Amino acid sequence: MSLSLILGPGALGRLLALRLAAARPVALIGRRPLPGRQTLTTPEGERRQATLRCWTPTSLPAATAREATTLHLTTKAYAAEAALAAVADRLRPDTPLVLWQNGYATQPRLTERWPGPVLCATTTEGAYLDGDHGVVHAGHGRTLIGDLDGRHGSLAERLADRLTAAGLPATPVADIRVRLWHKLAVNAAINPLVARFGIRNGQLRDRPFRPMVEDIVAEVAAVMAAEGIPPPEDGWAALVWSVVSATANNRASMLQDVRAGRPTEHDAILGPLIAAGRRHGLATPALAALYRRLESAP
Ligand SMILES: NC(=O)C1=CN([C@@H]2O[C@H](COP(=O)(O)OP(=O)(O)OC[C@H]3O[C@@H](n4cnc5c(N)ncnc54)[C@H](OP(=O)(O)O)[C@@H]3O)[C@@H](O)[C@H]2O)C=CC1
Ligand SMILES: CC(C)(CO)C(=O)C(=O)O
Repeated sequence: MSLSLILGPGALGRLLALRLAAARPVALIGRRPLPGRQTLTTPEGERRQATLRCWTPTSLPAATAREATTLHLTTKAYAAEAALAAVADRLRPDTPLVLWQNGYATQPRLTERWPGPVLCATTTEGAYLDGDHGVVHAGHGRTLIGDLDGRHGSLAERLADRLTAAGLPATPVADIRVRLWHKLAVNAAINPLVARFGIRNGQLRDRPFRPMVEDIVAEVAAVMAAEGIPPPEDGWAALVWSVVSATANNRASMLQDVRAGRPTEHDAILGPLIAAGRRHGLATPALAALYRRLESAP
């Protein structure tokens, strides 16, 4: 029987664990011990309980790690590589990884370094933690899954089928790099500004924020064109404003991180755009100013 390891038992990790556990063995690996009895609250308000095996990187038995047929890496982007390094010595080198981070930092680096298959997933599912004992699946979304090398299409198909059967509709895609950059563009235009000004997403439509979004979208569009990322059908501005409207009442994840005094994922979201701008000789002053501000945030 296959075993899925979930490394990073936060909101997304526990959502995956509790959904997948209905059909297959799943174990959670976190920095601190967690209660095995976990509750999933579904978007429809149903409460489902499951007992999961929970390990820390030091307590994870080598035999369990070797049994793993998939490792889902569900930490924040800035923690992903260190988290994997803490268990990598016990995994089989051909264990498939699924990377769930926002941005585009972990994905190219681990694709290059990890000897086994590396899949990347991007999702619009929404989840938040309910203390140490559970997770709330706040809203249904969709997941896209694929690999940057284009060599693991059938594995992406199998994983997408498994996620879909577990109640997390997923589609295998051949252009996950483009999909990740599209999500990154949206996150770059929304998250740093709402985090800086402490506003809900919808307030970006109003002054004084609207021109700030427009400046960022212009920089993002230039970088994407230079990087060869095809624009969305109706253009970058339309994509960003449609997400702003669809999530108008949201307090974006970066705003929540800033308010909770946690590190933000700015490096994984703004960093690749600024680096690509530099490579192509494009100035990105609005993106760089937001990056500097988040970098120096307490
Ligand atoms: N939540 C959501 O709805 C969505 C999240 N995402 C993306 O998914 C990723 C995860 O987000 P989310 O689940 O919300 O984040 P959380 O902060 O809720 O979860 C991250 C988890 O990783 C754990 N962790 C950190 N370092 C390590 C380590 N070295 N070893 C093991 N575990 C570790 C944290 O533990 P500790 O509690 O000890 O800090 C925490 O449990 C992010 O990139 C996010 O952008 C994307 C779409 C939706
Ligand atoms: C799309 C957006 C900005 C929705 O809030 C998001 O992905 C986030 O909060 O990180």
